[in-house]
Amino acid sequence: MTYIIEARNMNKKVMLGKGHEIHILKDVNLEIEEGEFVSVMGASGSGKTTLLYNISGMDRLTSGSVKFNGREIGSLKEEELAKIRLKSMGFIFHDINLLKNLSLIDNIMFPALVSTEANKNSVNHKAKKLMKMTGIDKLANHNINQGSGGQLQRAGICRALINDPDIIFGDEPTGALDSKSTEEIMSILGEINKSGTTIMLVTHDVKVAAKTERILFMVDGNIVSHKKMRKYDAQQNDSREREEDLLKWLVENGF
Ligand SMILES: Nc1ncnc2c1ncn2[C@@H]1O[C@H](COP(=O)(O)OP(=O)(O)OP(=O)(O)O)[C@@H](O)[C@H]1O
Repeated sequence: MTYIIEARNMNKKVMLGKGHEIHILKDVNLEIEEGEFVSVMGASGSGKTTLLYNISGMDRLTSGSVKFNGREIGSLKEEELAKIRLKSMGFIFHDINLLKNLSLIDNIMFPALVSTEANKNSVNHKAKKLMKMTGIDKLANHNINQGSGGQLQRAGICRALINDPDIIFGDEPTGALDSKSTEEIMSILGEINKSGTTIMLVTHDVKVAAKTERILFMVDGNIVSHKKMRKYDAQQNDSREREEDLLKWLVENGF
């Protein structure tokens, strides 16, 4: 078994004013296998986003260890870490964060063009391919205020994929979308995962988590439980059963 993420005794504390410290992650251990599709659930304030930020090197732990592809990220200089985040990790957020003065395709190409000696033509070709795969190829030269939330999130996914990351991290990637767009985005993420990319999402949405294959449940800075499910396959038509099964498990866990 090969782990893309191996995290041990993760602790995150922050100081809030004089002498008032909050302990957000409490000795959290987590492994994620290469190719897994994992989601993180838990009540608001349980530490889901903090977990994602610390695993992806967007934030630094107070103590503990996170290995990404076998490399300890806590000991890396900021510059090296930024390079890993840019080349080997993709990020999708609920507020998408596209740049206003660039067209959709330029937004998608941006992480590839800043990363290296990349050839602009081949990046452009790849961006078009990704836009086709996510069904937004006709919007390439559109401004970002000309796209719907679902279309912009597809562009966000293309941008996350432009450097062929090993893992995609999503913080409520469907949080601002209606249920139809949520279904479509999850189906795209499912296909990306099937092609080998590991995915880790933070979500409050049972319909989203039910399409992943392992759900982590957080309470007060700890992962208290994991639920394994079969990899989702839209052909099986069993979304309803998966959601009910997950909901039952969440209720048993006090959600
Ligand atoms: N930089 C910070 N300074 C102070 N408190 C913080 C900081 N980051 C997180 N917290 C607190 O830590 C706790 C966990 O936050 P986090 O955002 O990780 O939770 P969450 O489970 O993702 O919540 P939500 O579902 O509401 O997004 C919360 O009580 C939050 O207020």
